[in-house]
Parts: sequence; structure tokens; C-alpha cells
Amino acid sequence: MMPKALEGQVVMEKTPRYFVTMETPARVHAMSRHVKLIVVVRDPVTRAISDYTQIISKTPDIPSFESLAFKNHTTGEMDAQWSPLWIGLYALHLQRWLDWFPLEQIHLVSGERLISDPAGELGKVQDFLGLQRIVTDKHFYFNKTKGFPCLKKPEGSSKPHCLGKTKGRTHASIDPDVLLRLRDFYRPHNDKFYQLAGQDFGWQ
Ligand SMILES: Nc1ncnc2c1ncn2[C@@H]1O[C@H](COP(=O)(O)OS(=O)(=O)O)[C@@H](OP(=O)(O)O)[C@H]1O
Repeated sequence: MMPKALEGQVVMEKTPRYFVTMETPARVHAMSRHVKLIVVVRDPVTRAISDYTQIISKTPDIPSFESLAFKNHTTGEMDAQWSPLWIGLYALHLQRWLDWFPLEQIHLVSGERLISDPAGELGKVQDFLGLQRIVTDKHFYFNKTKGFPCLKKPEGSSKPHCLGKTKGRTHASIDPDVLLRLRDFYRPHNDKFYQLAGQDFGWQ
């Protein structure tokens, strides 16, 4: 359960699977209909490969991405039920939340901009939460070794901090033809998602 917030405090909770779990919107709504919801979304093609990279790091003997992604290799039909593909059907998931919450209560963070402009993206999150813009450009630097932005000085520490080694891993390499098929597969879903979200995330 969420702890009670004191005056002036904001309580946050993060569970990636909430966005895609059927019963969550109704349950969250029953807890609080005024809650503010934040979702980080990235190109579903990259997301699927990232997901597969995570799965294979834990179970190295699983079949190739290609053989799991296709239901039928000959017809090119994708297996939309396979979790790494299904999670990227953002329109489907967002619609379930929109059945319970208005869009104004849902803030969508671009995973791509979170990397290219972390302060800008977090500025919008702070505005959405009604907070003062405390986190700004001066809190980040680009770490060339990690290849990602890192914090200059996290609270309570004098040393810089990057996310752990499971964040920002080299992805499994995927056949370019399969990538093209994946892009075709997601295009109509992405278009629907942009329409529901009222913004274009620019995924090709
Ligand atoms: N600053 C910074 N440093 C490292 N990684 C960053 C950063 N900002 C965003 N990302 C992207 O976050 C991706 C990992 O997030 P996860 O989806 O695993 O997070 S979680 O499941 O919600 O904990 C991870 O995905 P992969 O690149 O596929 O590993 C990153 O691309």
C-alpha cells in the first residue's frame, strides 16, 4: 500500500508492469481517482530488442529473437502475444488506462528524449507533478564510457552516479529484414498511440 503523505510531500511508486496489466487501471482508480500517472515509452522495436537482451542475459539458451518474434516465418506473421512484442502495443495499453483516467492525468515521457535531453524531459515531469523545477541541466553530464547521461552529484553523495550495468547494455544484433518487418508491424499501432496521446513520438 502507498504510505500516507505528509503535508508538502509527494509519494511515488514505480512498477513497470502496471502499464500493461489488465486489472491495474481499475485498482489504481479505486485507490485514488486523482493520482498522477507517468509512463516512459520508447520505440517499441528498440524496446522489444532491449527486452530480449534482458531475457537472454538471464536464460542464455532461449531461441533466437527471430524465431520467437514470428508466428509464421513463411507468411511473416508476427507473434503479437510474445511478451516483448505485446508490451510495445502501447495504444492497447493506454486505451485501458484512458477508460479510467483522463489524458491530463497521464504524463508520457519519451525514452529517447530522456537520453538526449534528460533535464528537459525531467523538467516536464516536474511541471506535471506541480513541483518546482529543481532538477536541471546542471545535475547531468554525459559519460562517454557509459554512453549515457549520468548524475553529477546524487543527493547524499559527493561522487557522480550512472545507472547500473543492466541499463544501457549492448543489444542483441537482429537481422535487418526482421527489423523492417517489426517496423511495419508496429506502424499502425504507433499511429493509434500518437492519436490517443495527442503527440507524435517520431518512431520510424
Ligand atoms: N541515463 C541512462 N543511463 C542508462 N540507461 C538509460 C538512461 N536513460 C535511459 N536509459 C535507458 O533505460 C533503459 C533501461 O530501463 P529499464 O526499462 O530496464 O528500466 S526498468 O525496467 O523500468 O527498471 C535502457 O535500455 P537498454 O539500452 O536497452 O539497456 C536505457 O536505454
